[in-house]
Amino acid sequence: MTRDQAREKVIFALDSNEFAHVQYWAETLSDRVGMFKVGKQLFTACGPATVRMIQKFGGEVFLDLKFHDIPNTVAMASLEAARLGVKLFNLHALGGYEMMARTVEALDKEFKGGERAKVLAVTILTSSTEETLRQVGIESPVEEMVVRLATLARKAGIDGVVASPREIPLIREACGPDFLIVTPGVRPAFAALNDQKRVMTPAEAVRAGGDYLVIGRPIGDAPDPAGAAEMILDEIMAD
Ligand SMILES: O=C(O)c1cc(=O)[nH]c(=O)n1[C@@H]1O[C@H](COP(=O)(O)O)[C@@H](O)[C@H]1O
Repeated sequence: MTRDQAREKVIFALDSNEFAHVQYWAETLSDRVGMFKVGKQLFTACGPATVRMIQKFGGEVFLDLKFHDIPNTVAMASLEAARLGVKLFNLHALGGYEMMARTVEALDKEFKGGERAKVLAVTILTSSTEETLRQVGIESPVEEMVVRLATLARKAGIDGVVASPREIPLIREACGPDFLIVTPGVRPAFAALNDQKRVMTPAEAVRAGGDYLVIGRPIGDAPDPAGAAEMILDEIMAD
């Protein structure tokens, strides 16, 4: 794999509440990662201006707001996400079939089959375990739930899923080669686990067939973020 192919796969999570900090990251990392993820913390603190700032640098954006609400509210919020010109955005598959199908229908109506943001469904969060699911009344094993939710999302016309890298083979088998798989819960050998539970290294996640890897703290908390991103690219390329 070339450096460019490895770089395209890495999405850096801009998990901060400071516009200036994020601008520094975008400048420093723009030729070391393929996309920037704007999540709930940053979007709540600084709003759509962050998306525009990244786009000004020529960067692509994954808007990670994990919508989960009644179908109409999610469909309307999704239209606004897509109108920002982001490359990816997401919702929770646990919101159900109708919520997902109504969203895809609204996007198709607006973009009339032309290029539009891809919608991802979050399956089971990478910080969750069987115990987390039991606490909210879900008795099925994590892997069974992930495959069930990915299959439901695909049926609703969703473009792909966010899932732990450990579940990639099961999702590929159930949903086919064209379904996007985006995997957080990625931890290079040099980094701490933090609150992530179902993890793999970047090279393992790519080898397993992940389309994109979401990586935050292993780069952002490193004393030298650019160096950490380079180490991750080297690790992916060496595999
Ligand atoms: O949708 C996501 O991006 C996401 C889904 C998931 O299941 N787990 C997960 O960690 N994420 C996000 O991925 C990023 C992971 O960051 P780090 O744990 O710092 O690498 C965070 O911004 C999370 O919000």
